Amino acid sequence: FTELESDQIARFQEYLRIHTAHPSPDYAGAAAFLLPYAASLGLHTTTLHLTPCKTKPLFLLTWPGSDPSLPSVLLNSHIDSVPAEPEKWAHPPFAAHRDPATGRIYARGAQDDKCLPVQYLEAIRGLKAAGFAPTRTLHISLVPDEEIGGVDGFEKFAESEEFRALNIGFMLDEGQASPTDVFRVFYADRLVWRLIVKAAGAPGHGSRMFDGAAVDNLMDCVEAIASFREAQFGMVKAGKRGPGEVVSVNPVYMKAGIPSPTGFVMNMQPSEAEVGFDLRLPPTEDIEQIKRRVKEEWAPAHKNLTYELIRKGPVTDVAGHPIFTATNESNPWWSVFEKAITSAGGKLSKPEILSSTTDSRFVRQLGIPALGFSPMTNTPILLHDNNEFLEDKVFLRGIKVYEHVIRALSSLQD
Ligand SMILES: CSCC[C@H](NC=O)C(=O)O
Ligand SMILES: [Zn+2]
Ligand SMILES: [Zn+2]
Repeated sequence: FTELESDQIARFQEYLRIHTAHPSPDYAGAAAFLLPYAASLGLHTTTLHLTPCKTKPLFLLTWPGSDPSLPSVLLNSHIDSVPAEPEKWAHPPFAAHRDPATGRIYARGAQDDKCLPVQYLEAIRGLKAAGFAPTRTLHISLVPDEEIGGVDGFEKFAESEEFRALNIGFMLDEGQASPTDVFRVFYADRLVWRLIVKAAGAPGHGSRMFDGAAVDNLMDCVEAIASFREAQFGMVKAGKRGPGEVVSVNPVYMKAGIPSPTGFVMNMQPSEAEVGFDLRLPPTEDIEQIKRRVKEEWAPAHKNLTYELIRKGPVTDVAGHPIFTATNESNPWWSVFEKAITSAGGKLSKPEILSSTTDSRFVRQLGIPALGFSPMTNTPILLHDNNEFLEDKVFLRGIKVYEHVIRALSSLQD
């Protein structure tokens, strides 16, 4: 590695060592790292507080363009991470240990998405060193709380006067790692719903066989959903649909039983049971059809089942259309992005729908185009997993990719 590359890896590790995981992300620690770092590159820094408590700051880093009348470019990344179970990791999740043999840097957030701001900033360093000056203003946003739904993060930011004043024309946000040597890009997120099903039933002795026990009723629901899930997953396994192009419905908790000092009472069949599902729909999926299915097939009242179907986030954009970004000639940003990847020596996969959800949805909802992109090729998908890592060389190549991408996007003429 050159001295610059070693420094870039060290800065990535330094950011990874800040404990930004929920339930108590160290946003002040992140500020202490990010703000002086951005200022040292000559960027303007602003801190926004979108909540009265002031414990969830949002940082804006700005590189002014020569023509501030043109819509600007936004590069987003969330500061927070999901928690980690240290005892299940080969290396401590906040040590950012670099394995000298493989170059893998192990840390919670290595892929999701603490590589991004360091890559954005190092790309800017490279562009400045090359004497490049942007035409359009470039903003970097570092936002809190993405991992818990963005209610006090990007959702509030997107509704704010400060956001409107930025006059954003296009946004890049996180994507997902690619196990092959092709870069992945995402033009939509699936819609997030939660389904909670509660069963009631006859209680009785643990030894008695009878119909209509609560857990028995709940199992009917679980089995109906499992067969729907098999059919959807089958299309993914057969390669007919991408993972974001089907409806996913995964059980995330189950609750039943009568607690006892040593666990649960083992000889009583309970009169109540409950199961929760994470439900995700492609943006064009007909929710009415799913609602009918829940009512008639998954949780019918005649089986003593009741349910709540809870929508998380927007289902259409401000014009009432499904929320996605065009990836054809109608969107000039798409063409510029595509060409930038080629000029960086990369290949781009067919644009995909992301199976999870990002802050992009709040921007697309406003009718502003946004793409999900994390430049990680030949990398296993480890977001939210144990032993999350990113290889140093992959991280460094990402910086080069962003140099091309930022150069192209910030130079787009109308
Ligand atoms: C209710 S929005 C939740 C957002 C979250 N984002 C990352 O994992 C997700 O579950 O996809
Ligand atoms: Zn993320
Ligand atoms: Zn995540």
